[in-house]
Amino acid sequence: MTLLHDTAHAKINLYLHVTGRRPDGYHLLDSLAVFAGAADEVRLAKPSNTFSLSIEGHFGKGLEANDSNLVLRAARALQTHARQENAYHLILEKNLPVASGIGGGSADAACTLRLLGQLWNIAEKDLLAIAEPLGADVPVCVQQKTTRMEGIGEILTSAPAMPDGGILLVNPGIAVSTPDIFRSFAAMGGIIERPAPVFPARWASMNALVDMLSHTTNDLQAPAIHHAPVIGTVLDRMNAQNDCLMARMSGSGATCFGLFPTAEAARKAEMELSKNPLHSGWWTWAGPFLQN
Ligand SMILES: C[C@](O)(CO)[C@H](O)COP(=O)(O)OP(=O)(O)OC[C@H]1O[C@@H](n2ccc(N)nc2=O)[C@H](O)[C@@H]1O
Ligand SMILES: Nc1ncnc2c1ncn2[C@@H]1O[C@H](COP(=O)(O)OP(=O)(O)OP(=O)(O)O)[C@@H](O)[C@H]1O
Repeated sequence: MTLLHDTAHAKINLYLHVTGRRPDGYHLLDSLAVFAGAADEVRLAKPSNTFSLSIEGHFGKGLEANDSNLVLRAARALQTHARQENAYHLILEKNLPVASGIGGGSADAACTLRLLGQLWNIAEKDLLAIAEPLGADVPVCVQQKTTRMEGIGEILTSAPAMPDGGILLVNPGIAVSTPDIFRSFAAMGGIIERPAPVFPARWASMNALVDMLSHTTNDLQAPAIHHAPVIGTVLDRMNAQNDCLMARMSGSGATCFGLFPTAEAARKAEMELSKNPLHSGWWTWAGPFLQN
């Protein structure tokens, strides 16, 4: 039995500039976040006395269905806010790799907020306020649209929709800790002063988007490669694929993305890459962007 369900799409940081640091240690960011078709799913299964969770899916094995799970944390936070006595059994289908820079846990939490928000008639601005303390990536995942993220991730401005094209995601099968990467970022030189990227009203083509991105970086990429050199190998392999317009790491890693002129070209590159037996433990996904 499923009462309601929704998809929690992978968030990809096309660029990520660290622009400052708050007194509490959190870093200020400027990032263009987009969403891909790859997704987890959250299902509201049936009414229950208290919120409970079961986890299915390929990447569910390494994840505990206990109080630390962001799905339960989100559900309970919204239940308190909405002063609701009703609770549900939730099912998480975990298809996205865990601790991989594509916001999986954040997307699951945001998806849970959307589902319960729909049921309890909660406005999006309230969902965003509840999302913020759950994690820096949770607010952007509530809206699940192409967005410029600033502050520590809570200042959201809509960005032009993605042009037609394709994206390939590759994770080399290693989990990366976000706080560790931010710490290494500081140790490896820290903040670079530079002008903020300016977005056009729309990107005429994937090449126009790639041209803008060529003037940006993911500041966490070098620290992440320092922790896990295989990320450098993933980027090399991605760059070697036909039609790959650019390759870069997302978030704090280790997932990397490649941009392609079409979803078909991204799928072809995925097939090529997967032929190599050395890549057998790598997770891949290819297809279109999630459009606004
Ligand atoms: C790197 C990004 O994925 C970019 O979208 C996000 O900023 C990370 O978002 P997240 O995983 O939801 O992060 P949180 O769970 O809030 O924070 C994990 C840890 O990462 C560090 N952190 C996170 C976000 C941020 N803006 N500055 C930070 O310094 C902090 O040490 C924090 O304790
Ligand atoms: N539903 C969930 N899915 C994934 N991780 C979860 C979940 N709930 C709690 N966690 C914990 O959150 C941590 C971060 O996992 P997540 O997959 O969100 O990382 P990430 O992809 O690097 O996210 P981001 O890009 O937001 O930094 C993991 O160490 C995991 O134990």
